[in-house]
Amino acid sequence: MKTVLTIAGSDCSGGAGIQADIKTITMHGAYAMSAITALTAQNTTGVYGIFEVTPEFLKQQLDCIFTDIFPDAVKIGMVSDAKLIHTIAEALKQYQAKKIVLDPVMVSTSGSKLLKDDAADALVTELIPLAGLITPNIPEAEVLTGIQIHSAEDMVSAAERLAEKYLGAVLIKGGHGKNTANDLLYETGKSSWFYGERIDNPNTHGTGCTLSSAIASNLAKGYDMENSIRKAKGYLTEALKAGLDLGRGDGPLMHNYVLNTKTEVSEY
Ligand SMILES: Nc1ncnc2c1ncn2[C@@H]1O[C@H](COP(=O)(O)OP(=O)(O)O)[C@@H](O)[C@H]1O
Ligand SMILES: Cc1ncc(COP(=O)(O)OP(=O)(O)O)c(N)n1
Repeated sequence: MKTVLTIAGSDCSGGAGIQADIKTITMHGAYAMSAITALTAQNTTGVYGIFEVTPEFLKQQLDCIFTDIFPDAVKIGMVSDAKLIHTIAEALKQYQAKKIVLDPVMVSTSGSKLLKDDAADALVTELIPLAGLITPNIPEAEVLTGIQIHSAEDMVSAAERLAEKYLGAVLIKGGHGKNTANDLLYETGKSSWFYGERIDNPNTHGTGCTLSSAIASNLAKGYDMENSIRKAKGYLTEALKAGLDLGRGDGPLMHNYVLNTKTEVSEY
């Protein structure tokens, strides 16, 4: 069985963060492990509290994982503090972790800051260079590049700007656009679009977490980058299309939609 580690924050309401990642990895037939960076008190209406672990305890979790069940791929999500980012970067180098997918989580869709102001530099200088793929959404790509993104051409310019300073692949997610859900992969000087069907469903809590952990699962299973993203986007679209409607705000996805449709995840 392939193994995937998620390093991220816990979402007690189960829609994003560690909980979305574990559901996604499990539905991809891989073995999920987690190193928790913070507990969040949140639900479909917003984020109400963040309680970070200490760098020492995060390191202890990473040591326990890497010295026992080595992950075939690693997904990194919310890490709000510079010291925690430093701890993760050092551990990933120490254990020579492979297939690292980094979702540079900055602000939740509900508007809460999930990255401290003084941690953005550490994310850029210490963690991004270790990743094989980074998956910013449009607002995150704007912060990372200083380019305002209003069109598909702007997405390409932002990806090119990121590629000037970073060797890995870049996936700019288009979910924050109005009528489309097209994501742009920029890898070794080449752009490829992943065209997605825009689903009319406000319940999008955890889409970014789900996509990045699905990509990590596919990479762990041996698919190349393009196929890993294509399959992950297929999974995400179906989980959104399943139309789960929980909570008073923007609700979670139906990660286990396959149990209803009897469709194999590997078909997407
Ligand atoms: N309404 C939607 N219909 C279909 N796909 C969507 C929709 N909203 C987001 N997506 C897709 O979800 C993934 C996450 O995108 P996005 O919402 O931009 O990121 P984040 O959750 O990090 O803010 C992308 O593949 C995006 O295209
Ligand atoms: C603990 C935790 N991590 C990440 C997020 C953000 O999730 P994401 O899938 O990027 O986007 P939204 O859920 O905000 O659409 C989170 N809320 N909590």
